[in-house]
Amino acid sequence: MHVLRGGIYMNQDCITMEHVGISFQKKMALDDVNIRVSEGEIFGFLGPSGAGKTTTIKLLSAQLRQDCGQISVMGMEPFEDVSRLYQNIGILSDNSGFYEKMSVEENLKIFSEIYRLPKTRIPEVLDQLHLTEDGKKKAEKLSRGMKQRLLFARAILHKPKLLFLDEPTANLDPSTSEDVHDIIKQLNRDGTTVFLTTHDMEEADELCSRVAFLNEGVIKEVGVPEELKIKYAKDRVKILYTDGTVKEIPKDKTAIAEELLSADKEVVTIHSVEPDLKTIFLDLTGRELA
Ligand SMILES: Nc1ncnc2c1ncn2[C@@H]1O[C@H](COP(=O)(O)OP(=O)(O)OP(=O)(O)O)[C@@H](O)[C@H]1O
Repeated sequence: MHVLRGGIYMNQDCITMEHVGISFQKKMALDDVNIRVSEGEIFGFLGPSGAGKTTTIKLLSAQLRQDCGQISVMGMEPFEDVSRLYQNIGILSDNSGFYEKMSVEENLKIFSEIYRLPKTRIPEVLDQLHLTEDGKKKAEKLSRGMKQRLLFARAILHKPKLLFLDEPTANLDPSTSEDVHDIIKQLNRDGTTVFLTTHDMEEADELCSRVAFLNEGVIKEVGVPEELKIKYAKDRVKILYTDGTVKEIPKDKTAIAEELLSADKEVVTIHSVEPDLKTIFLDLTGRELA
């Protein structure tokens, strides 16, 4: 189902947060948070340590109650029907553990029984996450990347429509992170909406249809990565010459004409200078992300 918003057809809202706030010991952890996540998106929730990312996931998944504001997840308040909510969401976070002494299959079997899933589901998920050959291995014997895949397997076992991923590549090496990115993309192609927290801006740029910047509990900006880069583009252009030299000059007709006339070499490209998400975040908050 689609609705028209701002001239663009968008899928229905999967998550909405309106004026949401929560504080711990009188300190605001989230302050007037407003976001909408559409069905089928990979939505990136970006912020440095302590920004309020995990708190947001806890609010959206009925692990915490907000002090003020409204939250809707797939058309209902999280605490309205917690068992229905848990049939529809999957969570992968720091503290999602598994039984170290049990095999991969045994770990999944426990959750499969809780959700009353057909026996065919475990081999299906093992195959999806390239874990079939490791099914009999004890969890404690798995590499870090395999453990992460087991956590994914557990989180998606019951085919949730919405998946919360709390820093899914934190502490993983680049090649394992790439595997995780591929898994996320595949799940999303198969129809899963993904709410992803990260402080890795490149990860967000690669994966997310939209991102929100969160700093000290406050949303500073929300948008499509490419549009944000254009919005915050600096008033400068970069000229690449055939000899490989690059020159950055003001985005001004006269300046560009003078540069090209005086250069005495061929131009390959002229591009406006677009900041990356990391630079935009720094400009908006004065804070580095990593
Ligand atoms: N149960 C709690 N009791 C007291 N303070 C808390 C509690 N949970 C979170 N906080 C505080 O709320 C703020 C946001 O924490 P949160 O864990 O949501 O941040 P985060 O963005 O997920 O950080 P990180 O990337 O380090 O996990 C922090 O200042 C944190 O200390």
